[in-house]
Amino acid sequence: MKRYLNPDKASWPQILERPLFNAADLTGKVKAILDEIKSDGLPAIQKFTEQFDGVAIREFAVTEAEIAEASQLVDAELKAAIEIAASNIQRFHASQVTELRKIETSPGIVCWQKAVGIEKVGLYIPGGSAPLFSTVLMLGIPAKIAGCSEIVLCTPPNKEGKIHPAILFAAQLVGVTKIFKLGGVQAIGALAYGAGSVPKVSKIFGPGNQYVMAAKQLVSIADAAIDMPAGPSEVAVMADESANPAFIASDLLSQAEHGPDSQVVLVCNSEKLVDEVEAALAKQLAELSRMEIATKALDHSVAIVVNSEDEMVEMINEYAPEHLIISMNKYLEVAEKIVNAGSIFLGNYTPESAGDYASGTNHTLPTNGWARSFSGVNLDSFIRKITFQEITKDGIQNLGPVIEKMAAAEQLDAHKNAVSLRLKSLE
Ligand SMILES: NC(=O)c1ccc[n+]([C@@H]2O[C@H](COP(=O)([O-])OP(=O)(O)OC[C@H]3O[C@@H](n4cnc5c(N)ncnc54)[C@H](O)[C@@H]3O)[C@@H](O)[C@H]2O)c1
Ligand SMILES: N[C@H](CO)Cc1c[nH]c[nH+]1
Ligand SMILES: [Zn+2]
Repeated sequence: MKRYLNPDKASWPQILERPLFNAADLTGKVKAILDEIKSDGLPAIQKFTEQFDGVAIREFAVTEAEIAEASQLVDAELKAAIEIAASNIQRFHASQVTELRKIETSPGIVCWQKAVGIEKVGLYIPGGSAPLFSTVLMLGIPAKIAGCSEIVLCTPPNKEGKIHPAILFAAQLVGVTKIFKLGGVQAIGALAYGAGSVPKVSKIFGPGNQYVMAAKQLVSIADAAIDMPAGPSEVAVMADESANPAFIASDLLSQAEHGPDSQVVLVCNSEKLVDEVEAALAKQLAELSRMEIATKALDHSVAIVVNSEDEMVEMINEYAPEHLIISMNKYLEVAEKIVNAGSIFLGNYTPESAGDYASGTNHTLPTNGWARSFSGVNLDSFIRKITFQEITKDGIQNLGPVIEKMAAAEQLDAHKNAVSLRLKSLE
């Protein structure tokens, strides 16, 4: 990790820069793949799956037999853990159902909203370097609560053309309706345009690497809505003397191990703490199976010592991390001042892994600074709220003149006339 001591504010944007990749090249490359999928459909997704996943697949749909076989391959303890996590995620997302009341805005004018689940949704489950079956729970559970009728899941196949059994088990548990062994840009293109047996959906959800994230952003221009840009994982830790250096190191590594393009950030008030965290990192890193990946992520990660708590808060709000852990004495007070973050973890006994798997909150979150403008996935992501209004004869007589006045001022005579005709009919 690069270390900065009380850096000048003007240098913050540069210090907090996410790992660079050639954005122009990436967009062009991803767009070329998407264009081919749009025009050629099935042959294009077959070709790109061979090229990027190294496996030749003719039919991408997962069969009932494959799902049944997978269930046998997941051990009972893992199944039980998945079920407990699913129950917490279900409880938290079910609590997001809001009561939508009818409101009489003025006499005779009643307005209300109805929440309607998006009919066809596509869930992308990352699988390039680790089979993230936890993401199936994070996306499938709110989709089901929202009442989405078609829930289509895509995830990359391995070299044998198979999907990790825990992904299939979780998909069946949450009620996914169709599953395809299809990953990367190919999956996003197929879900956005329809290709082979993959149906076109109205909205695509889920995290992924930079190719997946770019593909989602590109298809969202004209072909399918998306949840948000959710790319390479990040965590920032704010720490003071109450923090435990070994815990901090473990949290930083938990996100560094996701991919070489992950970034982790430590913001604290003492250089001694940075030394202790560095020592703990070295020790824990040596024992990680994904040591190489985590080491690459740490190469472009930063530890920053600042002068005051206010500066810590300001820096985090500027960075807008996907995850923020606050390991500080007054963590609740500090958390109140955070306005830009995807998900916040409070105190020394709340590791980010809890939210990644099982506490109940959603782990599909905005990265790369998008927490300034997007929420993470939640129940509302799967819902549209349709508004209704009903106006009585008294109501139109009361409000009609207001509408007429405003329509005339906007020089929209037909709008005014739609009211005037009704008022005349009541004379
Ligand atoms: N933000 C979040 O909420 C969140 C949650 C979980 C995971 N993540 C992130 O998701 C990512 C998962 O990445 P992953 O790679 O393991 O899995 P992935 O499923 O996102 O991507 C794998 C696919 O990328 C495609 N690909 C690989 N190299 C390519 C190339 N050169 N050109 C075009 N396509 C290519 C392949 O088709 C492959 O199937 C990680 O970065 C992780 O940090 C983010
Ligand atoms: N940390 C990831 C979100 O950035 C989610 C995840 C899934 N599995 C483990 N972690
Ligand atoms: Zn994680």
